[in-house]
Amino acid sequence: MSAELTYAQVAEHASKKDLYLVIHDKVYNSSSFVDEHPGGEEVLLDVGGLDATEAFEDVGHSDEAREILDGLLIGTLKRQPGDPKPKAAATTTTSSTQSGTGLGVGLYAIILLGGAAAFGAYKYIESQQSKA
Ligand code: HEM
Repeated sequence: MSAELTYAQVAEHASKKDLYLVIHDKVYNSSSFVDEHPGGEEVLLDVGGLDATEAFEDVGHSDEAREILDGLLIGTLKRQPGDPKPKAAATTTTSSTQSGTGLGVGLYAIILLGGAAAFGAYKYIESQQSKA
């Protein structure tokens, strides 16, 4: 049960009925688990035949999930130069876009406040001068 597979061999198993995943350089046959996955079949099919390490770790799976994983183990990945890097979960990109927008709004607020303060100072100086 400890076959060595290349990334190219793993990539051939990317359909629902024949689904291999790579997590931490180990190869898992997830076909039997697709329908039972609490996170849905779609996310598993997305990373079918690919390195799903990042996607799996980003979710923060429980020890129970890791035990299930042990039962699906079929071999280790024979990593070769030029093999693709882990595929990140889709949620990572969404959250980074959101924080980018947050900074943009903050920047506008600073510019507006700065403008208002400068205008206030100008009016104050003007009123002081007219008194004199
Ligand atoms: C064969 C590999 C996998 C196994 C055995 C597995 C197993 C599990 C288990 C047991 C849960 C329930 C919560 C927990 O115990 O942590 C879960 C939840 C979840 N999994 Fe996976 N998972 C796998 C791969 C993935 C991948 C690649 C993704 C990609 C993003 C993913 C996304 C999720 C999500 C989003 C949940 C949360 C569902 C919810 O709470 O509504 N899983 N998974």
